[in-house]
Amino acid sequence: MDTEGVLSSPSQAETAPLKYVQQLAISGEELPTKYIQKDANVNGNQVSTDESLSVPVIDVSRLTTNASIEEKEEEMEKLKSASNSWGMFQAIGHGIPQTLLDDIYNISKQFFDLPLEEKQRYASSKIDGVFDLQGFGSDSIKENNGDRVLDWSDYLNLVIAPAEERALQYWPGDDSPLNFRKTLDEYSVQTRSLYDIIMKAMAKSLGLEENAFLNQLGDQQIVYTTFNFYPPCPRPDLVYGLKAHTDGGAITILLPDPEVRGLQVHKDDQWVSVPCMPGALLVNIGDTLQVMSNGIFKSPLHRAVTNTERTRVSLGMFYFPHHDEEMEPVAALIDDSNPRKYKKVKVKEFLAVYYKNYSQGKSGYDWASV
Ligand SMILES: O=C(O)CCC(=O)C(=O)O
Ligand SMILES: [Fe+2]
Repeated sequence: MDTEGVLSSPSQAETAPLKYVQQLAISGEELPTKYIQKDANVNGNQVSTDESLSVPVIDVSRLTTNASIEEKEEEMEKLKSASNSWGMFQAIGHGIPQTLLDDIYNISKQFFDLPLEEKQRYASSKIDGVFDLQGFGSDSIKENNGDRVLDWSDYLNLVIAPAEERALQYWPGDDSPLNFRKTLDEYSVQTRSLYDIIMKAMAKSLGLEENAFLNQLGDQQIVYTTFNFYPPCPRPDLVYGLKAHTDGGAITILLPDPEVRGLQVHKDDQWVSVPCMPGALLVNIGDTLQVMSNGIFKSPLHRAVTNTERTRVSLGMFYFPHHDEEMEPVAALIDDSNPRKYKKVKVKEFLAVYYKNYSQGKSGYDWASV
């Protein structure tokens, strides 16, 4: 791909002051080389054009006690198949009111619309431990980003649970954006219930006791949220919003932008674009659940691409076992014909490897294979 004319020279890029992506997008200045993918062709022919290849849709209302036995069994079978083949599905019938989805989406947008000086009050700074990613930030602002190709996005990362782990200095108050904390609290309570329903149904779909995964995840699970902000980008063909990665937790519940596409998932050696489905929540399996399910459920590579016209916002809720726990395949899934695929690992060690690999688009679970 011809990149002439859009690249600033390396010397310029090296001396340029660090900037949030939003600033770069607004200034209209030359695209710094640090954002350019070596394997360009981001939106090119690797992306499937097969319209029948579409992320499965699961109706969560059919998994709950109100549904008939037949409905439940049918939906659970779909859930198992989606989790095994795609590692991702659109959840409808989830019971979270549309008004709450609208509110949390709007406060996400409002946060990124605040003047930079205000957002910088929550700028991430280095904290020791596994939670060193809290606060408002951007790839380019991080220290020691080395040779890594940078993502075209700014973010706000917050630990939500356990409550004592919240670093409130990174939380915007309730005055700006209006009701920020109140809305995030309400949304995290409702998504937590949805998480429980899905984790139980997933265990049951494999013939396990419904708490088989939740018990192993422990009662001190970490809930972590990321607000992603992807401004328009001058060269979507060369720049990713978020480079290919797998998520690390059990599952991720993502509220994708209801109007602007951008998420792609890797399936059968191709990238498949995930359509906007207003009102649905996207559920993505992470490395932890791939390990716990002994590889039956897949943690798929996925990425966010950019576009020249419209800003895109998404919000992910990630559920991790506490870093003092250990993780391994659920014992009932292992027998002579289904040998153990992953060894037992300390979550703390797993996370250290996961974050190191994340930036390179590698998945974290490979190292834990038996
Ligand atoms: O913005 C998206 O659609 C994807 C976000 C994502 O994959 C993540 O935050 O881990
Ligand atoms: Fe992700």
